[in-house]
Amino acid sequence: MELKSRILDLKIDGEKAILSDEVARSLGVCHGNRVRVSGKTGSATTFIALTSEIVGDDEVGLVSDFSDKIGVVEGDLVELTPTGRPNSANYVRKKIYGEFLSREEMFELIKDIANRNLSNYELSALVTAVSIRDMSMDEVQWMTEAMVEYGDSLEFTEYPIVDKHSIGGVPGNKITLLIVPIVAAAGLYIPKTSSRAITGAAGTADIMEVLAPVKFTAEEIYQITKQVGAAIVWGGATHIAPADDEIIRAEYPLALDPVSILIASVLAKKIAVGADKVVIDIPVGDGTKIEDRKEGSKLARDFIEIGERLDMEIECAITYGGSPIGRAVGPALEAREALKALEGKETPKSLIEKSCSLSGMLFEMAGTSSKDEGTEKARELLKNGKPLEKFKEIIEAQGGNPDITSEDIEIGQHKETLTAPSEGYVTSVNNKSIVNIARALGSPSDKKAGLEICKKGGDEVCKGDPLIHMYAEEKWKLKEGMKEAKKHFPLRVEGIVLERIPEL
Ligand SMILES: O=P(O)(O)OC[C@H]1O[C@H](OP(=O)(O)O)[C@H](O)[C@@H]1O
Ligand SMILES: O=c1cc[nH]c(=O)[nH]1
Repeated sequence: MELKSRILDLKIDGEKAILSDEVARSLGVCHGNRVRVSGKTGSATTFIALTSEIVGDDEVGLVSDFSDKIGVVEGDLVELTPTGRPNSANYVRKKIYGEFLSREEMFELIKDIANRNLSNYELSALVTAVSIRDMSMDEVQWMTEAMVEYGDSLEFTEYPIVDKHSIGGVPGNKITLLIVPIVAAAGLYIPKTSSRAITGAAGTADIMEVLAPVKFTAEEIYQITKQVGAAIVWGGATHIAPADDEIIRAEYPLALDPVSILIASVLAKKIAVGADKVVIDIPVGDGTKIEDRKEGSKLARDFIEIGERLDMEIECAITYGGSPIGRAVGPALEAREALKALEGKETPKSLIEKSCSLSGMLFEMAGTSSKDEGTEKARELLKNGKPLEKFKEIIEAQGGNPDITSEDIEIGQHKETLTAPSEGYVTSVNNKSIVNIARALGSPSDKKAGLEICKKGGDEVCKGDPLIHMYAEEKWKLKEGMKEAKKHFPLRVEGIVLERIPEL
């Protein structure tokens, strides 16, 4: 069908051709189907979105980056031809029905994901299917290899290259901002790529972005690492394992992170940066991705097995994740808490302990400290201030302000405090409610939004004591955060006698 082009100066991922309902009906296509658009000098396939509000029945709306790609300008006539689904869409269907993919099928699927040939619907279906049906260890291995294959890699010549990665799921887990400078301050290379938030309120990339740019090419990450020993960047901006970020984009709105995709996602990024010694942080506990410790150990064994198959030494730390790490949740608040810890200021013990223990594991694996002495070495380093200096070097190398202090970091101007409804003791802090409140406040896209937990498990409170300070960049979001907190109160305050049997 021939249609007149209307160029739309928009930025949309996915659907780049917009049709009226009438045109879609006569072409026999619906929202999310694929269509080939051919102009005078070029042609390409894209997904369709429908709306009769923007385009007429003799027109096709083309998003400008797409029209540029095929050399079409406003008013040009273009030919539209519906195209079928790629083979890889059928592999998604196979996963929905619980079938296993062959190596070739998995490589084709990941290649199409990396090249954005699958629609958002198909990606969501894949994530949902794997959450329910899981994948075999062979499939996990092939997915990992394929994610590396269809992306850029770093090629270091000196080893070891160490790395750490958390499976996420516990709010406030800003430990990467401590571990990377601690480890690099001891002379090890650690080119750290992180995701943005997946199920949480702030991923490491979101937090680091408060202090410095995080979008770099693989070559730039290599150069920064050679220069200062480390980087903390957003994996999604590089062409390192690009399929991973596409999948994460589908996981975020569903708050799903199936473990088999998670293993591939984490390890592909580690292999692609050339890491040969890796520590994986597996937080377990109520409201985390892995609630049960046994399940955590099984995941650790799976990580280690895939690592062995792919020539990477992996050690896993099963860590306490039953309540948030530290007190701050949200990009700017977490950046401030991490910086405070590096500055040697008063910070929660849980943050320091976890960061030093995992840094210590890397020291022991790399052989820069003997067994059982790694944690102590990390603590000593933190005390003598070298990691703070290293962190400033990293910030500067990434284009941020190296002179920034924790006090300079701005927090959302709208503030409200959630107070204790009765006197008693805090018996638990609910991870999921904390994340939902922080998201309602605007985190992670509003960098200054988030919350500070004033009381944690075991703390005694009087009625009216502050429990959580909430911060937002916009007033209406503050109200949303408060509404969420009242709907699902995030802390449990109880007396020491929890129950009396028989009741009075
Ligand atoms: O949003 P949820 O699912 O909690 O966790 C995702 C976070 O966990 C990992 O942290 P790191 O890169 O090891 O610091 C990811 O990179 C990401 O930042
Ligand atoms: O990088 C990560 C971390 C958690 N889960 C993932 O899928 N990828």
